[in-house]
Amino acid sequence: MASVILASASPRRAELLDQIGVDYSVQPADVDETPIEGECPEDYVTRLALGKAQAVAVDSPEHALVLGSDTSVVIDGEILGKPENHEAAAAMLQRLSGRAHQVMTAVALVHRGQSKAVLVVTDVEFRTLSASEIEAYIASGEPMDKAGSYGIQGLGGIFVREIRGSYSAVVGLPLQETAALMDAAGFPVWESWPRRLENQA
Ligand SMILES: Cc1cn([C@H]2C[C@H](O)[C@@H](COP(=O)(O)OP(=O)(O)OP(=O)(O)O)O2)c(=O)[nH]c1=O
Repeated sequence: MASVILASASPRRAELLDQIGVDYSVQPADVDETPIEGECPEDYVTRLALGKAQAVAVDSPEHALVLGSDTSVVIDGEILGKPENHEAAAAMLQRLSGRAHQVMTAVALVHRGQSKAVLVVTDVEFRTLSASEIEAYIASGEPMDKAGSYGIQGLGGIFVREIRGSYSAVVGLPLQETAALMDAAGFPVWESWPRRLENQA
């Protein structure tokens, strides 16, 4: 197996890579996440996923597989990133309450100077949220490092009425598409499964 580098500081992305049995090292990317004026959400998340992977690939061995990803919540065509403070988190959650939105996640792979990215769009519908539960949710601390101020995999799971698309993409890394990118680069994820089982025995 080639060495895999996860260009991310997100603990969720690391857990998702663990889930599919990939051995990797972590090297967070430092990129400017400011949207370009007039840029649509699809282009924004794809650009950032590529930017994160490419920023880390520059200082990595050429044979490494470098993975970068970006997740944004989109409602009425507007990008909701991570909240800057409690007020911003409350405003985002009020906006999402009782409505459908999209979660856009792009994953990018850089290998031997070649970059590829895939965009995954998932529809998520929230039930109506009360002011007290929004307050309690913010007090839990969970919203603060998450796009759209919620985590479907955590306490925020009780807000979600319906999801159409990729659950893992909402959490931060689309597993099917990540494995497909690795497969296309010549490194099918499943090839390392027998070795992992041996190591566990
Ligand atoms: C919508 C949603 C987002 N998130 C998280 C995933 C991402 O970590 C975060 C979106 O922020 P990102 O900017 O995509 O990622 P990050 O800053 O956490 O990490 P890095 O840029 O180093 O890769 O929101 C959840 O954990 N659950 C959810 O349900």
